[in-house]
Amino acid sequence: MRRGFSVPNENDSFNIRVFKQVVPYLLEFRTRIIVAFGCLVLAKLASVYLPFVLKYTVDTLDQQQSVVLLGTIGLIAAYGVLRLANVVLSELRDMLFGRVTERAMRRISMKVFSHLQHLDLKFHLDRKTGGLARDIERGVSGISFVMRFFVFNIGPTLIELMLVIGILTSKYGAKYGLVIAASVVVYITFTVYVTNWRLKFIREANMADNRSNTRAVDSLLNFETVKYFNNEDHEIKEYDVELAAWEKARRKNRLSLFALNGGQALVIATAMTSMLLFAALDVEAGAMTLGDFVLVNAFMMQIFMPLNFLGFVYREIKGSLTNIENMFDLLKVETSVSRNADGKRLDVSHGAIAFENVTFGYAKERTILNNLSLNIKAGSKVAIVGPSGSGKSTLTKLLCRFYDVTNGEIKIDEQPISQLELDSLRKVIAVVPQDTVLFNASIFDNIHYGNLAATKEQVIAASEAANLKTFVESLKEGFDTHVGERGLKLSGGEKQRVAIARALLKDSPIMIFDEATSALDSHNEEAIMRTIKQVARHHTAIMIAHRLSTVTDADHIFYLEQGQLVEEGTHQQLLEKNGHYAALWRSQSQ
Ligand SMILES: Nc1ncnc2c1ncn2[C@@H]1O[C@H](COP(=O)(O)OP(=O)(O)OP(=O)(O)O)[C@@H](O)[C@H]1O
Repeated sequence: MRRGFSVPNENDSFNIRVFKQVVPYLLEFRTRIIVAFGCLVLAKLASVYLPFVLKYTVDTLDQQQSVVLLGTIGLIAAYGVLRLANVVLSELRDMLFGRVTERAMRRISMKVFSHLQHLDLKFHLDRKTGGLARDIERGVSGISFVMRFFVFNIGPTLIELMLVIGILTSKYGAKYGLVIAASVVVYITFTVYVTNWRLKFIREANMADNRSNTRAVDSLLNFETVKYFNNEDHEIKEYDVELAAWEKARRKNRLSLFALNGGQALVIATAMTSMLLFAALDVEAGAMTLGDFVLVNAFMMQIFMPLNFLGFVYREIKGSLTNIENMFDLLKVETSVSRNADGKRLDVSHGAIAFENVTFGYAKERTILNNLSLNIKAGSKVAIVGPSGSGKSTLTKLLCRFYDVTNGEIKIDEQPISQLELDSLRKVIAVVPQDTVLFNASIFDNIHYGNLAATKEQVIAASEAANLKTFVESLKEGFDTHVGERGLKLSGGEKQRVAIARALLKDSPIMIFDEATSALDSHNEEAIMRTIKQVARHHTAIMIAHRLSTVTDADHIFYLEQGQLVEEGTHQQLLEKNGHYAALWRSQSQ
């Protein structure tokens, strides 16, 4: 898969704020930075001195006297040594500074990643994970690029430029300095202007690239659907439409690059020709030696070569600064659910849960739970039932404080959860979610994730309780079998049992099973229900279910409709009431 290149926005600008944010991360290795700059200065001195050695060599050769031959050899040797020193010092500088950049990249990645880990569910649901990962990746490589090119390319090139203009002006007259200064100004203005003009072509190509990528990924992810409907040819055709757009955009992009490179070459060629013409005239007039002519030529090569990269560097640095800023913007996102780091830690003695007049909506304009109150006794096994979309899973999310309620209060053992330290709250609740998603790791690791301190024996025990034993034994690699991306190599029921084992291993005082047996066959379901029954003896267990037959033995059943509690009682009491629950029971029994 091709990877898109970074494209700056229209309103990008060299942003000093970005530098300010990066600098603190660089200061860990102050000595390294100083030594790296030392190497940079020495390398530049060597490169500025090189044309002089060339000049003296040519001049001594020009004099053609035998006594000077030894001097010539010495000069040629000095030329070699200076070149070598220049390269070695530059490499040394890169090596020293590389460590500084890598450490800064690591620290920044860690900071952003840990910030993202602590952001609320809403943020993660609203963002595309792929885009988020790209933001970090682009931001971090942006830092590396800016460090490399701004600190060691643009900055030193500008310094060298000043030095050369100064040397040429003082040695040979203002016209040399002026030609270089004027051509550099024209070159930079032209580059900046044309690069900005080109951005739209680059953006177009990049967007076409993203579209074709998205199309290909979407198609490959849905390979089963494609095959069920015999739509391979349709997919190929659609992909080609996107590729054709990409090809067209790249053509425009290439033509604009040709215009940029052509214009730059014209400026450089004009400057070099006029400089050499001035120098040739000065040699003829006796104001310059042949060596001076060579020196002027060597200086120009030295100055204009790095300028050749300027268009690329300018565009990339602009893009990098935007990417770095986007990444740092992630750090500014605040979670809407406070972690209450200094709050009281939840002390669960029994595990009684109370929803008191809870009102909640994911969005302001749509209320999901409406002034809902319900009490779950400590140590009881309760069921929450009701039509799809009535708000059953939402109760779980609110209990775990993935969201805060709009009104009302949720309490565990009389302690309002909104005031508790968040980690201590989530520690006492184990959830088997409605949709099981597994890590792309082994079955063992996926179960072990429930309690990272658990022993191997405990993991095996949990998997046995979740009726996974026979399945795992049938696999060649047993517990070490990898489950594939999002657990796709397991069947729905197997995935669900891994999730149950994981929650059992966590062994929290409050256990929530959200449609935990929906993907299981009746044999497995019976086994899991026996386990849940056992678990419920020592825990407060909440079962969310569609199939009422799985919850008939619950101590208490809550029937929800449109975010409101409409009935509650035991299975028998609710049947006698002959209301919503009884109607549902009858329809399911039929
Ligand atoms: N993250 C979300 N953002 C916006 N709306 C949501 C979100 N999650 C759920 N909803 C909406 O909230 C309502 C209640 O959802 P919830 O998952 O609690 O229902 P449920 O009773 O568990 O349904 P089911 O039995 O189908 O699982 C639904 O209408 C759903 O569309």
